[in-house]
Amino acid sequence: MPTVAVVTTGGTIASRRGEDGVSRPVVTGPDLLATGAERAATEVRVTDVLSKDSSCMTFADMDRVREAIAAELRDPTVAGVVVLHGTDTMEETAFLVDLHHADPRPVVFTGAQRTFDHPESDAQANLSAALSAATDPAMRGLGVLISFGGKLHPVPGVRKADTTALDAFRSVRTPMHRHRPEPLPWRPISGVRVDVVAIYPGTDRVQFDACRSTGAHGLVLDALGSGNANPGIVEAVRESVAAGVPVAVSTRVPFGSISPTYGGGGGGSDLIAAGALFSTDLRAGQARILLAALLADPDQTGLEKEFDRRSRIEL
Ligand SMILES: NC(=O)C[C@H](N)C(=O)O
Repeated sequence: MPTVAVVTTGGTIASRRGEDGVSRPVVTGPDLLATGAERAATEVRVTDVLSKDSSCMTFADMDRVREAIAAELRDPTVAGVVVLHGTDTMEETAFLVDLHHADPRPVVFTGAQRTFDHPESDAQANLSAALSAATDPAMRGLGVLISFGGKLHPVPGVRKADTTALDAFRSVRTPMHRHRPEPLPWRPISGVRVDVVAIYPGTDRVQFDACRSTGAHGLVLDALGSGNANPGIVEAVRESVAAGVPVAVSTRVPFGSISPTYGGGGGGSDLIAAGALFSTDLRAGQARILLAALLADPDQTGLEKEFDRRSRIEL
């Protein structure tokens, strides 16, 4: 019987709804795994790592989750790992793990939109599907996956796209068999600070400058359209890059690639001329994790090239 290591972190899948109508992550792994028919065919070993709503995740928490997964994979009897995680930041933690995942065995993240004690909870169905994926030989070598609402997503380019739908996640692109760059050597990202700056009509530099003056090591612009801002932000980017604080451009638009095609003083091409990096496919949440992972390396000579390469989803 294959063994699956289950790592729990909290989230709605591990939450109960109190009489005040508020959901809190109070269910532990053994309770989560107490029911479910497929358990008979799989040996499950549970480790509770965190008990948090994923909106409260820090980089230190994400490092802990990654290290817990790596510890499970050091056991050769483990066929795969399932990670139970809140949906709000699943795309970030899963992407951090994927960047460093150097093992053919599947690591499958899942969670739920409805609490564990909801009469029509999606928790058990999602857990069952994730356990099946973790033991499926066809999933080997695909990196980290999100299994949710009956769909399987490769992690780069995936994001939570619906606050309530049971299939909450959408991918910028959906190939299961895509080119995976070689894994990055593991370096914790706690201690690295990368901030996201929202761009909207009339954005001034106040947020950008506040992030810099309070110690950000890198910045991500959640920019407009295919990666555009305005002349004031372009100037702020120029100063930041010159001072050694890299700035990556992503977009608030959910789908399509991000490219520096517009000029006019504040467009993507002006941002590139000011020294910005372009996140070809990743949206701000995952671009932030990529930049943090690259900044965690004290040798930053290849940072621009690596950011460019790893922000693309290649088929
Ligand atoms: N559906 C969920 O899991 C949402 C919850 N706020 C979380 O991310 O932990």
